[in-house]
Amino acid sequence: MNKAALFEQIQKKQSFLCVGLDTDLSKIPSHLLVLDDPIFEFNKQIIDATADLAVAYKPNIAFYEALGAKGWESLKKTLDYIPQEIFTIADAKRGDIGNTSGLYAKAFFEQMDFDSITVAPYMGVDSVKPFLAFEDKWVILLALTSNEGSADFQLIESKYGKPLFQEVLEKSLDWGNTDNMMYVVGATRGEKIGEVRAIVPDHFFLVPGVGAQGGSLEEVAKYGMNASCGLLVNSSRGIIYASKGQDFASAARQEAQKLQEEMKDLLTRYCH
Ligand SMILES: O=c1ccn([C@@H]2O[C@H](COP(=O)(O)O)[C@@H](O)[C@H]2O)c(=O)[nH]1
Repeated sequence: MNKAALFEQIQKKQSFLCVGLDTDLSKIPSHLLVLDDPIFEFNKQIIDATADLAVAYKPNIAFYEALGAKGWESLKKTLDYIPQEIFTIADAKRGDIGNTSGLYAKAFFEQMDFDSITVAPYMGVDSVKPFLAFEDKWVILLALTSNEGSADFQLIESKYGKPLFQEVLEKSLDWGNTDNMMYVVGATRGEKIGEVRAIVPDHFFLVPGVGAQGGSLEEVAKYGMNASCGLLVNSSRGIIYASKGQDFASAARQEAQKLQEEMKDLLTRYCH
């Protein structure tokens, strides 16, 4: 899926919502635990309940690989269940020397048919380029993350007098293009989103941190939206764990719908 097709989905659904599938056996409703694959059953019901409201799904790979082979199986079944027109993100935060990155890319783009993968920029261009060699696939590069510890490195001043996240953005600009690179920018850094947008005016951002982490959707849109929307805003726990009961899927839908309604309004106000 390219940038134009993604924007088309956003316009059609009046939504830039990414539902995070951070599915944890200790948090899902207990009535599912007797089933053969509770993780997949939970995801399936969440997808059924939210697919008309979401333009992307983001399974965080840690939640699946922590369960070993069975977790990978649940992940693959989940990925295959997501409707074709919905953008998929492997939140895996990979990146290594070139030949190893190439194999990570094969794992997520060939063994599994994800549209995109999150990649850490720390090891530089040769650790990122192997992911970009895959046609119609995206790299989502960590730029300014939502956690408190992001200040430890991402906000320190480089020898050129700029914060490190700014160096990452500027340096990586010509590694890919607006049809195969996005950036992770945390919603908890509302005041900085405008700074990031000024450096990369046309790229999409994946924005985690609304919901459970308390980031403001209004601020994200105000400072980060561009003429093609340019935003995929993720919420994981705030949607998928809205209820621990039999009604978990309808409760998830309600939370997703609240965000979608706000997004519809924000698109009218800021997407031009
Ligand atoms: O900067 C980042 C990068 C990734 N994440 C991931 O996004 C989700 C957020 O989950 P919530 O439950 O909505 O807080 C999770 O998978 C993180 O690992 C992030 O939060 N911040």
